[in-house]
Amino acid sequence: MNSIEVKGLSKKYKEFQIEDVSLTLPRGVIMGFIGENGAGKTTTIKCILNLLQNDTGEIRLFGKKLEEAEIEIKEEIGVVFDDILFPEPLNPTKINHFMKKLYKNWDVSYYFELLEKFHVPLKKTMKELSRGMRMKLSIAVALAHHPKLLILDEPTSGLDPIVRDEILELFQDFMQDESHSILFSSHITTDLEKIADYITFIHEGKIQFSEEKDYLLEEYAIFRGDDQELKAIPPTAIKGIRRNAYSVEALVKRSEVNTIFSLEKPTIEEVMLFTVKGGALK
Ligand SMILES: Nc1ncnc2c1ncn2[C@@H]1O[C@H](COP(=O)(O)OP(=O)(O)OP(=O)(O)O)[C@@H](O)[C@H]1O
Repeated sequence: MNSIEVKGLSKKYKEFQIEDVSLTLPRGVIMGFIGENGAGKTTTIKCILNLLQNDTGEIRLFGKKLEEAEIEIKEEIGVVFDDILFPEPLNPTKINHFMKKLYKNWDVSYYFELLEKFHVPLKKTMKELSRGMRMKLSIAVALAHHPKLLILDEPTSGLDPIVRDEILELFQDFMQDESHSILFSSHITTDLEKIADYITFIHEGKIQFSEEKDYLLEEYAIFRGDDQELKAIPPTAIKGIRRNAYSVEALVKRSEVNTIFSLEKPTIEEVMLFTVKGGALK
């Protein structure tokens, strides 16, 4: 069964819209959701959680529409947004009292275990905690009711590399249970490269691709050379081009390029940049 199914989702603001967004997150999978600032990631996530009313489209979580069983479904989801979600005077201890009443499966000892692991002070208020500490607190809150699905909007932004690594490990531990899954939006594509199984890329409100990460990194390659050499590559194989004074780089489909060219493995960031800035988008 799929954890998330989104079909034909549209939401229009005055000056921006997400259009015909579809994505499927199977159980047991981590999906990285990437896109530039303002591409529509948070809007999509808020529609999935019914925090925003969509104009068109169908959204199912664990096979059910949220409005069919909202309380039951939300028990199974842990959510992290990149802005503060608790009132400023609250501290982690008071948040525990509050969350205990909200979730049937709230696990007090696991919550405090996570806070200790992350070195989050229990008595500092939201206002007094640093951005990184607030983020770690949000992650502890998201995990402490033992959800099956995590929906994370930029969960590692503002965190130092050591803490980011700890958190990625925690997400990997969470995935030891095969029925679990994660939708993870991030600008830090290296984090996604480490842990994501699928990558979904949104640009100007439209999904550009939603593919298995390994397929993307094997199917696409970077050509580096000059214009003369580039002419020998079939135009259909070229997905994006970037030129500088002395050389040219192209994102190409490996399977369509003659093997005499030495091609390099791309990063997710390169696939994204070439797609947006290298002219691959129509
Ligand atoms: N409540 C709103 N009313 C009008 N426009 C909005 C509203 N919320 C977001 N937008 C616009 O929708 C667009 C997409 O915003 P969104 O937050 O979904 O992008 P994002 O991909 O999450 O960006 P970021 O990576 O910067 O967080 C932006 O142009 C934003 O200004």
